[in-house]
Amino acid sequence: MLVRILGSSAGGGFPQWNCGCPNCTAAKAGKLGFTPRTQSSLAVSRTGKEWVLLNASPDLRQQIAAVPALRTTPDGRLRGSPIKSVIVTNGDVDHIAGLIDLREAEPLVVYATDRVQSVIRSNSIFNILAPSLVRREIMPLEQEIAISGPEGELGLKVEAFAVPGKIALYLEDCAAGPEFGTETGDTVGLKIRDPESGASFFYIPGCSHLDAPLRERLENAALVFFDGTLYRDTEMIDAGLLDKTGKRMGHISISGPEGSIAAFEDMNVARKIYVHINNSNPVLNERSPERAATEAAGWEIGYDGMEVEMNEFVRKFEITDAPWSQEEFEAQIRAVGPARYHDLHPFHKALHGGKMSKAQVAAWALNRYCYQEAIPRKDAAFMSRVHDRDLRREWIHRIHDHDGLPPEELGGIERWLKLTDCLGLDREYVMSMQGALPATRFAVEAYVRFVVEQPLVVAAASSLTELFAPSIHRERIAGMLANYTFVNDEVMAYFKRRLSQAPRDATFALQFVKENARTRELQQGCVDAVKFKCDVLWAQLDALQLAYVDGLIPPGAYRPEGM
Ligand SMILES: O=C(O)c1cc(C(=O)O)c2c(n1)C(=O)C(=O)c1cc(C(=O)O)[nH]c1-2
Repeated sequence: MLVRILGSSAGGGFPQWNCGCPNCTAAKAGKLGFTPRTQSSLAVSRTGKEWVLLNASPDLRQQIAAVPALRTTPDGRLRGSPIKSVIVTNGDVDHIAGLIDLREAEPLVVYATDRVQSVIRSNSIFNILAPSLVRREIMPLEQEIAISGPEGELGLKVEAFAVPGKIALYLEDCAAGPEFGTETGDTVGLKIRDPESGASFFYIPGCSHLDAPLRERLENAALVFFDGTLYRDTEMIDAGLLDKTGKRMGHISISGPEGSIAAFEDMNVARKIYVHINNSNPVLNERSPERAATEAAGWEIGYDGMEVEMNEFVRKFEITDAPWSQEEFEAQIRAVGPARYHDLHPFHKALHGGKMSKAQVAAWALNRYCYQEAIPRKDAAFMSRVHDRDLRREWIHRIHDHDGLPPEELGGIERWLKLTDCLGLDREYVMSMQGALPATRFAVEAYVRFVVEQPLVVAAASSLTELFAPSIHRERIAGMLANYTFVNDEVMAYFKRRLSQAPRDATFALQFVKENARTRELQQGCVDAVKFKCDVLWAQLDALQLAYVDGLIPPGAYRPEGM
């Protein structure tokens, strides 16, 4: 399926014939960076031979003339057109006036909602499209139908759906209240789908705000052409052009807290292109800060002649970018544990199985202290990036769990030092971390840095190895109590406490990650973060194995007597 923007500007075009605003003046003077644009219309084709117009603008004659695929008479016939049908999204002059350019006894099908068909019907000038040749089809709402030309189906489907908007300007009824007589179906958006490839896109040239049903509909879309009429709600008033806000005209603005950039920010839409751009919009100045900000927010500014080959694009999108369902995402995270968690490491198997000397257990506890010491720093680093008070309030208890909150809570670090005490290690020496293996220190600092540098949700995901921790803690408590005379209940207090803390933390983090990793890229980043974290844990055990089982103790590291 091929989509082409015929006209990317709003009513009036760019430059507008009677406008002397800085944008129009620059465009009229042919200044670089102010590309002229015709009025709002798209063309779609599955084959490249037969075309469907989405809206028929007053510039249609010029738009057809500019595109060989639209202006060529098929099969060398004397009369005929590749344009087989037209779908209109509302009764605006800039969307229906061009129907008149399609006269000259050419068969055609015109699709519009009941409301818009009645507008066309009541304007007798459109009868120039002879009813015997030009079929007018009522387009239902919320129901996908096949798009046909005069000779049959064109291989594409359309679903029209009402969007928040306003009745056409020339039909406004000032006596009819604040909505000027607007009814459902006065403005619609379109979803066009190619059933053969499965590719689809949305076309919404007019929309006053993104309500919940519309958000839901657009979530995970491959491509959305969207209302880019104004940059600021008051921009026409500010420029002295017209005494109306964007809202009053039925158009959402690009910028601002209620604007479309903000509304789409947390949505998964692969490609977002503004169309229906008014001449007052500063994004039409290609060197403006507003243009740069819009592009930096991931939006493209549509232009006349812009083409998207949907099938190629969608195939790529589907392979790499379609997000997993929450269940699949969770399953991907959980699958990391059985493959890579450090309960599989031979050092742990020996430690829990009673195969280690007291000196080897001491070496493990001394090194593992570095991990304990880094965890609250890691959580503080995470919190420094969180703007949400509720999230900080939840996360801070992780720091309290480790650092303690005297007098009630001793803290995990203190409990860990009880273990190193009992193993005969000097507290000062343990806490100095002077005797720790270099690889231990590198690994734990890599974890802290990871949390500083990665996207916030990916940083949170790195703690999810804790999903796998309770079983290793249980195995450790039972194994060490059974196998080592120098270990008792008090010394195992750290792990006993983690049995309740870890599931609470992991459950919260998993929910947070599932809700906030909304693109496939972020989801993959989260799964990779859990793998990275397994590597952090595994590397520490490799280093212990090499030093204290194989006997290759690095210079400066803790060296028990007799080793
Ligand atoms: O003994 C273990 O096997 C183990 C593993 C992990 C882990 O999976 O990261 C943690 C802990 N213990 C632990 O006690 C702990 O407090 C902890 C915090 C975190 C974290 O990433 O925020 N992991 C772990």
